[in-house]
Amino acid sequence: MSAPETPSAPIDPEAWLAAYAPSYSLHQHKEAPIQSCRLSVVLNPASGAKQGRALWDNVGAPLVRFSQQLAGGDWLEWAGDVLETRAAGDGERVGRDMRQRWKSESSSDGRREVLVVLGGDGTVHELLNGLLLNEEGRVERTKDVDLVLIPAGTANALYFHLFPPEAAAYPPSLPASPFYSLLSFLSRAASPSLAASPHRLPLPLALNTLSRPSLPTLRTLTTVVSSTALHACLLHDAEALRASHPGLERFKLAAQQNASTWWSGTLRLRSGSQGPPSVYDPASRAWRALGNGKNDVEIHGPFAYLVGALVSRFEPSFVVAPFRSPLSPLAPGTSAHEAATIDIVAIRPLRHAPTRRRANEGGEDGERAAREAFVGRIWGVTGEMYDGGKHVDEVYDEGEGEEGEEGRTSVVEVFRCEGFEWIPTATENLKTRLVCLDGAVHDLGYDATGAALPGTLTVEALGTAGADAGTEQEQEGQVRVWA
Ligand SMILES: Nc1ncnc2c1ncn2[C@@H]1O[C@H](COP(=O)(O)OP(=O)(O)OP(=O)(O)O)[C@@H](O)[C@H]1O
Repeated sequence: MSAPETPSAPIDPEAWLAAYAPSYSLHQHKEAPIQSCRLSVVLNPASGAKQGRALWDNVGAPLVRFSQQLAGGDWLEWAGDVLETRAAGDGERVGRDMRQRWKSESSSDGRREVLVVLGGDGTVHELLNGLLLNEEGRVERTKDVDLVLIPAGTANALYFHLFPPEAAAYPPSLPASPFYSLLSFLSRAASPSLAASPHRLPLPLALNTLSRPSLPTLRTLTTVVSSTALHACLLHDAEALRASHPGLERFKLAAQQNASTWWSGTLRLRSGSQGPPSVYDPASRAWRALGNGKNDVEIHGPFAYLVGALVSRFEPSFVVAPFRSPLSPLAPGTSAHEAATIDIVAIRPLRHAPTRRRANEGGEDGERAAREAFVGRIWGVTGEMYDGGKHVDEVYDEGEGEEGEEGRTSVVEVFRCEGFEWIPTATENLKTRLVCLDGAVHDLGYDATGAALPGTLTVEALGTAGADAGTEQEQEGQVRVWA
């Protein structure tokens, strides 16, 4: 997939819209605006290929000004200012400053806050943590906020989850492709009939709690992924390759360094308010309930792969959790009545009988040989993730799966639940303890004396109570994204 070239000079909005985005009309403002909006623009100048500034100055800002000019009124307040993040981690400060400002303002002005973000997933992650988590690490919702995303990062998982490149409506190589969220907002937000459209979606969010021996508990919000095992370790190693390999290839190199490792530990799936966790069954292509609905369900390692995903993909065409996609018939609902969920994608090598035999029978050498031999499977699954997410339907051949499950043992397990806990078997080896939260890698810690409780990661999908997309009875303080 090749990204479109960023214009080197400001566009003529009318000609550009006619040529590249004819299905988006910015002439909706003849109707009385439903609610005026105040735009804040946050830009990470260092993310991805450092195109954020050019994307905004040459396309985003001209489109916003054109929309303001067409409306002839003040539905969209933006004076031309852009908040740039100044250093690594600075997005959190920008979000925090915004939260403090909104808290101190009178809430009766009736404006909707709209936040345009030019950056990658890391920038969105930092901003939301500053915006929604208070000093005690508790979620504190101040005002409704609408996000408009302009992908200026490397992976841009959240953006491409909302605008899947394989969907006919969102061709990825058109000059308009980084602006689908902005165009959706500009063409619909001012019109009473269109603002209640399903294009303003509740943002998927999860609250992660890291309980670590000898360190304070850490709480972080995620919008993309909470992972451990291969994914967390490859993210850890990829960071060291950022300077030499600025593009996506650094993730592939880092994956090779970790593919033959297995991670021991227990995955505890929470039984939620709306029922037990479920597992995807490739035979029926449907979810099957796990457990009795009262107790949590424990899944024991070793794991070769273990991610909790809120979105369908981690790169434009790397579809790890296809049932999260808005295009999937198994997509989670966005209604306020449904509990928020997270999908877990796991590979447990010992479900494969030949691997199990080799690992159990040959001592240390046998286990090493089993791990080496299983690497081919990992690449097979990875290839299917890049091929639209076919891995979820892959089963082992007759005689190669779990006992009593002839021909039905899936290579990959997909669970859906309202929350989960990861309790690794921690050792002095750092990689046994790493977790990745939206790209940021954390150490769950290790107490060699064995006196402290082991480090754990607890992940809770956050609901959007009262946030039925587009209804009138919306609760204050919800985050939605224009799609
Ligand atoms: N002015 C700056 N100078 C250096 N780093 C910055 C600056 N502003 C923000 N950052 C950092 O840039 C990092 C990368 O941002 P981000 O994650 O959005 O982009 P990315 O990694 O290229 O894309 P993606 O997360 O979509 O793969 C973040 O860790 C952020 O803290």
